[in-house]
Amino acid sequence: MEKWVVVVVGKVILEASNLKKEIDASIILEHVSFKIEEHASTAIRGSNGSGKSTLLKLLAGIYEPTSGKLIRNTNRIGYVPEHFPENLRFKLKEYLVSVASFHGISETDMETELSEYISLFGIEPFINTPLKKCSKGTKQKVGILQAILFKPDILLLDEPLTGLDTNSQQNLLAILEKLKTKMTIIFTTHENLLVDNIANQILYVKDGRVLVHTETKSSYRVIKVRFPNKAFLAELELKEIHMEEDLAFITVPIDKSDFLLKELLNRNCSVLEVRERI
Ligand SMILES: Nc1ncnc2c1ncn2[C@@H]1O[C@H](COP(=O)(O)OP(=O)(O)OP(=O)(O)O)[C@@H](O)[C@H]1O
Repeated sequence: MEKWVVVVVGKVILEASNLKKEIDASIILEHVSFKIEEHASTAIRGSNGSGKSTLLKLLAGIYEPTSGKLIRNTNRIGYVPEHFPENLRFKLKEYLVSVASFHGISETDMETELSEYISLFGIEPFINTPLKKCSKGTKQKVGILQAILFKPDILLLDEPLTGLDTNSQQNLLAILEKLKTKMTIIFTTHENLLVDNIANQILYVKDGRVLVHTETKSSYRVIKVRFPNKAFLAELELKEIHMEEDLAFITVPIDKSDFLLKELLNRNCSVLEVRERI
């Protein structure tokens, strides 16, 4: 009997082929190739100076590649820099209205939407505050807001959580979780919090190269455990378990894995490995 395997692949929204970027005759990035599918929220990770922000600026079109090809299957791209410009003389709402008008959106057209976003971002108390006097967290939210006002297909964020307190980080995280259903979000970060909650895949940048380009986040963990006797494994009513002599490989939903690990340890099992299921 013939067997068919149907592979559903999302629309590719960004494709980099052998990108190279030199600045002042130094090679910052080279041999960079990857594809990003629509709605695949992507974290760009790597140590300081590895080239993350440079890669983001290439994707944004702020930098041109020295060589290689970058295909953007949309021209609606919003970019949020790491630092909000310091010397803007506008008040908060005034600034957003002027950005909208720059994109050809009239104040009346965007009034409802802007009010909704202002409320979602929790920045009503500051709408008439000069931006210079706003906190870093508020400015960060304004930075994101100015980028999403014109409904981009791709939102690029450089270190969006840096410098924010825990509360503001949680607020921003909740906002990004909502936005990721509407657009493809690509961000550089050093924060696990953001990667764990938002990213579907990760680009690792090391020494100017993208090393591992995708890592699908799994909602299951595989626990490899050595057990002293089989009886209690039956008690735990595990659905996905594979045994090899005195070893068991147990697959559990991530939200149940901590509870299971505790149970296994209480029963004197040796936990040898815990990994995400690919
Ligand atoms: N405009 C520039 N002129 C000269 N060198 C630059 C420029 N922009 C970036 N670089 C160099 O390129 C390298 C990568 O910088 P980039 O800012 O992309 O790193 P990063 O991974 O974002 O770092 P961090 O985590 O510290 O923000 C660094 O060595 C940096 O000094």
